[in-house]
Amino acid sequence: MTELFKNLIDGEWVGGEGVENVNPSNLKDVVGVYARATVEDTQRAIAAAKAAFPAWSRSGILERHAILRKTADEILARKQELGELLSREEGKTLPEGIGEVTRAGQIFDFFAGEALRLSGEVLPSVRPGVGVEITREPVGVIGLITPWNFPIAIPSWKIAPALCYGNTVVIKPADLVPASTWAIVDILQRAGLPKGVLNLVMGKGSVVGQTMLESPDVDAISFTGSVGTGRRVAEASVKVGRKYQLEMGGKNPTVVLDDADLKVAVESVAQSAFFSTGQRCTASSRVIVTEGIHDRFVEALAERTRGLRVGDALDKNTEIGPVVDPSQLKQDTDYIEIGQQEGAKLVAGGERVSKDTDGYFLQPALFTEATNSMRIAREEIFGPVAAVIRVKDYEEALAVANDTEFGLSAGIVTTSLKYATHFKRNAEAGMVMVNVPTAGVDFHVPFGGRKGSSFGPREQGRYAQEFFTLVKTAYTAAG
Ligand SMILES: NC(=O)C1=CN([C@@H]2O[C@H](COP(=O)(O)OP(=O)(O)OC[C@H]3O[C@@H](n4cnc5c(N)ncnc54)[C@H](OP(=O)(O)O)[C@@H]3O)[C@@H](O)[C@H]2O)C=CC1
Ligand SMILES: O=C(O)CCC(=O)C(=O)O
Repeated sequence: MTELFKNLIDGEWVGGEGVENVNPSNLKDVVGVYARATVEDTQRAIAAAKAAFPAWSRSGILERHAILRKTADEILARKQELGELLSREEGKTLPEGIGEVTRAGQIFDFFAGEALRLSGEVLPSVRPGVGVEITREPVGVIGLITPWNFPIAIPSWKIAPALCYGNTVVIKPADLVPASTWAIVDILQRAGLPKGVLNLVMGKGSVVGQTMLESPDVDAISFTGSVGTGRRVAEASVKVGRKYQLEMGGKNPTVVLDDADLKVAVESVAQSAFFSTGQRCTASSRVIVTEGIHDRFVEALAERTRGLRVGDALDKNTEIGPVVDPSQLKQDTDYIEIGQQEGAKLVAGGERVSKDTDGYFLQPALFTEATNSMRIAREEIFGPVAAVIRVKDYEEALAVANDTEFGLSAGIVTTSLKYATHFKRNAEAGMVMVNVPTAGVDFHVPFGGRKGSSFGPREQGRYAQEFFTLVKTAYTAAG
C-alpha cells in the first residue's frame, strides 16, 4: 500500500482523504499520496497555533537558533535527495531543484543567525528623566499560503522568519506540490519544535486557504501567488483587520541596448525568459531591444531558443523541464496562439515536444515584432514565452519597460555606466538587474516589487522582520 503523507496539527500527524502527487515529466510516476485537510482540520491547526503562541513567543533565542540551525543542516545534507523530490513534483531541472533546496538551507541558516541578533533601540525622551525603548514583538498566528513554482524556497523564506521572530505558523502549500513543504515541516518538527508551533494543512485553496482567510484567529497572512487570489487575501484581511503581505505577478522587462555584449544579452535573456520553464514571477517576458543591435540579437536568441533541450527534469541533458500541469500548459499554448493572432511573429519554438514519457513538454516560444500593447506583452503568462519589442533608443526603452501594471524585477544589458545608472534609478521595479538575469535572486537581501506586483513589507533578509514583528515604543520615567 502507498504511504499517506499526513498533515501536521498540534504536533500530531493526521490523515484524511489522500491525493496523488504526479510527476509532470512522467504522468505514470506518482511522487506520493498526500492528505487533503478539511475545514475542521484547518480550524484545529489555527487553534493549535493560537494555543502554542504564548509559550513560543517567550521562548529563548538559543532554542530558536538551535532548531533553525539543525533544520538548515539537515536540508543541506539532503540536498540531492530533496532536489530530486522537488524536480519530480514540480518539473524544474535537477540542478535547479538542488539549487532551490540549497537556497532553502541557506535561508534557515540565515534566520538561525538572525535569532541571535534580535535587537531594539534605547533613546532618550524629549522629556528629561524619561527613557524610550523600542522593541519588536512577534505578531501571533501567521498563515502562510504558497504557490507551486518554488515548492521549497518560498515556504522556507516565510516559515524561517516567522519562527525566528517568535510567531506560530499554519502553512498551506499549493495543492499541486505538497511534497517539498511536507519534507521541511518534517525536518523542523524533528529538530525540536514544540507542538502546535508549526502546523501543516495541505489541500485546496478554496477549502484550506479560504478557512485561513476567514479566521479571526489568524493574525497575519503572507501570500505568494496570482493577482486574483492576492486580492481575495487583501479583502478578507481588511475585513478582520489583520496584517497581510502579497507577492504576486510580474511582467518583467529586459532592456538590451546597442552597446550590449551580445553573448551576455542572449544568455541573460534566455535564462530570464525560459529557465525554470518560465514559471517564475521574476521571469522576463518582455525583451525591449534598441534598433542598432535588434537583428543580430534576435537571430542569436532565436537560435539559442530553438536549441534549448526540453525534457525530463531528472535527465542530465535537460535544460528546460516540463510545464507544471495541463492547466498551465493550456494557458501557455493559448497565449502562443493569442500572440500570433495579435500580429507578433513566432520565430522559434512554441510547439509541444514528445518524449519517451508522457509529460507536459513545450519548446520555449520566442516572438518578435511585438508591441507593448499586445496581450502577450501585458498579461502574465507564467510559461516559457517571450516577446521582443523593437525601440529606437534608451529613452523609449525605459518608457516601454515602465509601461506595465507590474513592477517586480527589471533588467538592462549594457556596457554604458551612464545608462545602467540611470536605469537603476528610474526603472519602476522593486529589483533592478544590470547585466544579470531578472530571475534568480540572493537569499539574504530584500525581495519584492512595486505597483501591482507586491503589497506590504519586503520578504527575505533582515527586512523580513518588518512583516513578522510588531514594533513597540515604551516610555519609562526614571522615578
Ligand atoms: N508570482 C508568483 O510567484 C506566482 C504567480 N502565479 C500566477 O498565478 C497563476 C495561477 O497559478 P495558481 O497556482 O492557480 O495561483 P493561485 O493564486 O491560485 O495559488 C497560490 C496559492 O493560493 C491558494 N489559493 C487559491 N485560492 C485560494 C483562496 N480562495 N483562498 C486562499 N488561498 C487560495 C492556492 O491553493 P491551491 O493549492 O488550490 O492552488 C495556492 O496555495 C499562474 O499562472 C501565474 O500567473 C502562480 C504561482 C506563483
Ligand atoms: O527568481 C527568483 O529567484 C525567485 C522567483 C520567485 O520567487 C517566484 O517566481 O515566485
